[in-house]
Amino acid sequence: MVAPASPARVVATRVLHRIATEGAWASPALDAEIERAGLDARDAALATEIVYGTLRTLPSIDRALASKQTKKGELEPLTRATLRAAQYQLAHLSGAPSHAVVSDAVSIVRAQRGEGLSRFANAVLRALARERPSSPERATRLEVPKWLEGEMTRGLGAERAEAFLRARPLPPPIALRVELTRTTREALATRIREARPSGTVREGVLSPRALLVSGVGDPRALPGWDEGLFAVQDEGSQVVAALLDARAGESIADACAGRGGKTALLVSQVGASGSVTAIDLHERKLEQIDGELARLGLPRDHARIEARDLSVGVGGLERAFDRVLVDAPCTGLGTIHRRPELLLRLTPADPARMGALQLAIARNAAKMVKPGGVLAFAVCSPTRAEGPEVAARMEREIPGLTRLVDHVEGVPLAPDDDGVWRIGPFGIASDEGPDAYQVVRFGITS
Ligand SMILES: C[S@@+](CC[C@H](N)C(=O)[O-])C[C@H]1O[C@@H](n2cnc3c(N)ncnc32)[C@H](O)[C@@H]1O
Repeated sequence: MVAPASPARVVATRVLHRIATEGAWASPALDAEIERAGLDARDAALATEIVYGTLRTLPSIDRALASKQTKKGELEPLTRATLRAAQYQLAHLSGAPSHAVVSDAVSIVRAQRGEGLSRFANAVLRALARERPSSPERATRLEVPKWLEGEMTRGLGAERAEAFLRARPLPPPIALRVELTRTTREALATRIREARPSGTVREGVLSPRALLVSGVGDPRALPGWDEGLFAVQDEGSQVVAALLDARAGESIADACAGRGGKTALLVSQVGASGSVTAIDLHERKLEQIDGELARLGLPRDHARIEARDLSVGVGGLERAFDRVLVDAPCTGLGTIHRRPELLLRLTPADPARMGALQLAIARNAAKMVKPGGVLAFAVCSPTRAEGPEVAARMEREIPGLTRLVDHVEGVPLAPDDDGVWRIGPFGIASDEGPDAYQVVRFGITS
């Protein structure tokens, strides 16, 4: 009688398989599979570690697997997911005994794909277990394919690229955006510390609205959530919205607003005398904005939504806004620590492909800005093809557009000499830090 595989390993393997074959996203797939299997907190943490750890170190895992495969060619997907998860544990998790890792992997493959593939998995993993380091260590760096390593260095320079790729803790802290019209950061921090004495609560250094919380459980169960005193938003994303520098009473367009991650902050900044129009290709996303504004107790009368394809045109909205934020669709490469599954999907052609779409959208968005107004172009990616190269073409090809290299009240950062604000874990002592973004601010003269 063979003992069943550990439920954490079964869940991790299933999630890695779904990511590779169904295009599933790691975070919701893990939540769903952990619940389906009824894992306790310890097993849930192990499954999460295996999934993210495997995705964050995939190039060396696949090299190791390839070195032990005598038959070349594509591996059967479930077998490949199982082998990847097992090799991650052998290479990086000191608490996992080799015999348990190997026998669990073999029994997962046998149960789901039969005897033949389980024998193959056994041979590969035994060979890898023999070469296992005596004290496996957690990875210190996110591993990315060669082309991407080149893109990162070209976009950020060697030092910042290294800072960006440095390993981050799992789970990462959750960033809260405090609604400063209703409370202070200090007051909310005190309430959360009192309610969750074993957690940690820190102030973000890049956004004056950010609190970074760890070990506090579901943020929606924290004090202040039901009262609408905060939202969940990455600290870098808070800085992006702040860089539009919206003022009380202004009319703003949040172009590419999605579910309104930045809309609420803009509504809060312009107040009841201003207005915000959230625009996106997908009405379904925009429909979520009103509920979030209501939860945060923000004025909703002057917040509108508008579904349209901004790469096609802005008919009827010409010169309608004091400021326009273009939070453009992009590769999302700045979020790869939180979403390492992107590394399985992106190709070397993607940054330039997304850059072309961004330029089409930005060209039209510029038409919506009143003379004397401001356009902020933002992407959550550090590549040149999506940031500075799009900005350079915007400046060359859109009449009346001038790059602003200025200071923005309340943002303790500065743009680089090329006018690009590069936001990320740069110059931050801790190993945490936000995702990576690029923002370019333009003034419109005509
Ligand atoms: C980076 S996301 C926006 C995130 C959002 N601003 C937030 O803070 O949560 C980019 C958005 O652009 C939208 N989008 C993509 N192509 C578009 C187009 N041609 N016209 C308008 N919106 C588009 C996508 O639906 C997506 O919501």
